Amino acid sequence: MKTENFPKEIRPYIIPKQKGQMVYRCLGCGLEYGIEKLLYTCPACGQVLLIYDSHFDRLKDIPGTLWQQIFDYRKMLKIPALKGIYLYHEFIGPVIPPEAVVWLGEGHTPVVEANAFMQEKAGGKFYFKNDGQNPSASFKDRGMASALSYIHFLVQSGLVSDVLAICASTGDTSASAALYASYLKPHIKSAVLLPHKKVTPQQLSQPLGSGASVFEIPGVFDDCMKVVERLAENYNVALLNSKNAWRILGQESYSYEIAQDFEYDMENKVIIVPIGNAGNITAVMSGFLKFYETGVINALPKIIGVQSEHANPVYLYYQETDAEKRKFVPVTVKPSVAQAAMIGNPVSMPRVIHLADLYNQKSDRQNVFFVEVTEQAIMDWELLANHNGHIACTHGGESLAGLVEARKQGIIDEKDVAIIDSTAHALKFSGFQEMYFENKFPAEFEVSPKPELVNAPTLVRPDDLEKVPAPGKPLEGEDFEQFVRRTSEDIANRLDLKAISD
Ligand SMILES: N[C@@H](CCOP(=O)(O)O)C(=O)O
Repeated sequence: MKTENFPKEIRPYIIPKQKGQMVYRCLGCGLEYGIEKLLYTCPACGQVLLIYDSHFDRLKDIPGTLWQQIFDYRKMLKIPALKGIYLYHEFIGPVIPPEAVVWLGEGHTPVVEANAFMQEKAGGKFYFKNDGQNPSASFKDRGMASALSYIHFLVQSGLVSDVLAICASTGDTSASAALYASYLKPHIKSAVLLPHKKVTPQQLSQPLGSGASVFEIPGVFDDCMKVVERLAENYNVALLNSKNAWRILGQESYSYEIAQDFEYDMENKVIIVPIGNAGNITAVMSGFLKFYETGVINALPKIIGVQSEHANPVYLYYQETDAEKRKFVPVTVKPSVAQAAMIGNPVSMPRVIHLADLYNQKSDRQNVFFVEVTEQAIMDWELLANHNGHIACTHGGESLAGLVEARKQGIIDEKDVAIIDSTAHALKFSGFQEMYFENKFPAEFEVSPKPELVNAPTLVRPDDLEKVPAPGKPLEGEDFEQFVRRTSEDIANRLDLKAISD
């Protein structure tokens, strides 16, 4: 829709203006720093940062109901910069001018209601938000769109040139970083560090295909992350992991979209997210808090973070009920089908602690919970979901297993409606499905297949057929006719089909 056709009261707001004053704020000592250059940790105390708009309160001058209309009308615009996460420009990056925004199709992923069978199995109404339907097939694109739009802005402003963007990854971040960086060639190049053989072949193919420099190193993600942090401290590179607070801002869009998808009614809603490096749950809490403070939503939804037993440092931290006695201890991870979350020392842990406290305070009750699930449950729930019309990845399976666990523990009420995060596309992790179907999981995964979920292709080649087609060698005439007839009879037999009688 053209701007002149919007209602009069919306027109002044429909195209966002470059406004606000964004600063990095240290979660440790509270010092603030300007955003003219990239910072990842506080130069004074070394703690992680978050980015705040010092003029955020100006957003409260607009009533929440008007914000709702602004966002809903904005969805009708055909301006690329506002088609993705920057639909919520004022809440994500108000200082970024629309001409710096990089939009590759990310955001506004579908929210799909589970069918009746799945809802009965999982004990109530729930939806998947399919973040695997982002351009690089994971939620990381939300954060990358924000981080790369900011770097693009610095390039356009002449503050930086020839950026080398770098990240450590379990597969999704690297795919996304390489994709967005390649769009901004030649100003930005990318290099990604992956734990050798701990990334699926599909994920490995993504940064390779985008032309990034790909380095595989021994160990697990946590080892790669340390190397990347060292590189960022000592060389002129742009770190693209969620330690970079611009990533968090972009990932807040997940919360904004859920609010909009449910017409801003967040009463009795539960958001379930898997936790790896903990940037995602940080962003989800932060996003809902901002919408709540400005009256865009009427309540703060319950948030449940899920971890596998094989990579559970956040869950273990919150097992101590006395907040004073809690002490974060990194864990040594074990092989996990939720491989993207196989992280023992999440960089955003201080942000989670800070925001979970704030979230509970603003909710006037405990409203952030953490559960852990088995590897077996992750696989079983992922496959059951996908047998019922979904495209959940193993992390989507982890979220669903978390929903069931949370219901069992009474964290979720009967009237609650859950929205669960399927962070990536199922196809990225099809190797785990194959291992399940072929019963080939090494013992340390602790997964054995349930016969009712196993599937395998059947080769149909009737014994009595003398000739069959082959690539480049088609059959013709009677041979072809016989091939089609016998093969279809064989399939009809196997499927127990009854012939149509006329
Ligand atoms: N799961 C991640 C690990 C890195 O997370 P990030 O959000 O800090 O970049 C991945 O896909 O690499």
